[in-house]
Amino acid sequence: MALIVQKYGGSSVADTESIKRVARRIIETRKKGNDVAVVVSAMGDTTDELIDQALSIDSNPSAREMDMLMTAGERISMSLLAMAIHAQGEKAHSFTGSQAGFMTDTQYGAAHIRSVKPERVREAISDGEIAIVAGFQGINSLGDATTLGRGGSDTSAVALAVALGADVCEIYTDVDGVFTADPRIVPTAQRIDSITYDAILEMAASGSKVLALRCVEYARRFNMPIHVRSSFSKRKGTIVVGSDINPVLIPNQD
Ligand SMILES: Nc1ncnc2c1ncn2[C@@H]1O[C@H](COP(=O)(O)OP(=O)(O)O)[C@@H](O)[C@H]1O
Ligand SMILES: N[C@@H](CC(=O)OP(=O)(O)O)C(=O)O
Repeated sequence: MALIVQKYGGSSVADTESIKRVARRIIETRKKGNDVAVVVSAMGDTTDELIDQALSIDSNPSAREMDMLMTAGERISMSLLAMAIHAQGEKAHSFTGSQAGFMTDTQYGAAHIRSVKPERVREAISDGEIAIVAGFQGINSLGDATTLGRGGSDTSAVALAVALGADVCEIYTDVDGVFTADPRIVPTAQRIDSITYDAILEMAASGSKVLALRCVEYARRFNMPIHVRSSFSKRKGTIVVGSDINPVLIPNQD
């Protein structure tokens, strides 16, 4: 079977019922015989709310303190998700970005991943656990928490998938995949079955925000297949691969 990294965005883990639903979905993937590592974003609008709170206290907060604050959002969702999986009878272990081995530069608020050494994640998986990793964050050479920039959990997921040698990085969101335009704004937009890294980078450059630009660049550099799909349905999503890969061969599409 496959090694699958799944990323659940804030829209998929907006409240505790959603977290339980996502836990069921993760367990289904595990029960099909796959090894699973999960990257999770902060619940709903948590990150925006944290920023608002900070700005209501200090109109010019230090970048270091902002990153300390913002990394807290993903710590909440990762631990609640691990608890939800445990409550449904499977073993799970959560890790902060630092614990999962995400080393970044010191650019607070827009840090770049320097290396990913996910030893503890690997150990958890080989112990039969589902590893849950906080997205959007790492640690710098000073030992401080850093964030990767808004939407950075997509990049965390692809970087983890590459470091683990996963077969696919599944990005779960609140729409059925990548569409020709934002389906919430353009009701006639069509879902795209499969698309190349280059074509999706062009879409991102012209304003589509379904996947973070950096995440697609990272996936292209390491040829990591991405499957964008909804956590609210079982419908087929969109496969993002290089032009030399047959999208049909990507595992876990049912
Ligand atoms: N071309 C597109 N295809 C699909 N979704 C798009 C597109 N452009 C913009 N979107 C929007 O992206 C949203 C998902 O991104 P986001 O809100 O960041 O989700 P998440 O919280 O799961 O990371 C969708 O609800 C949709 O409105
Ligand atoms: N929570 C962060 C990181 C992130 O990637 O979130 P989402 O996956 O919900 O876009 C943000 O809001 O920017």
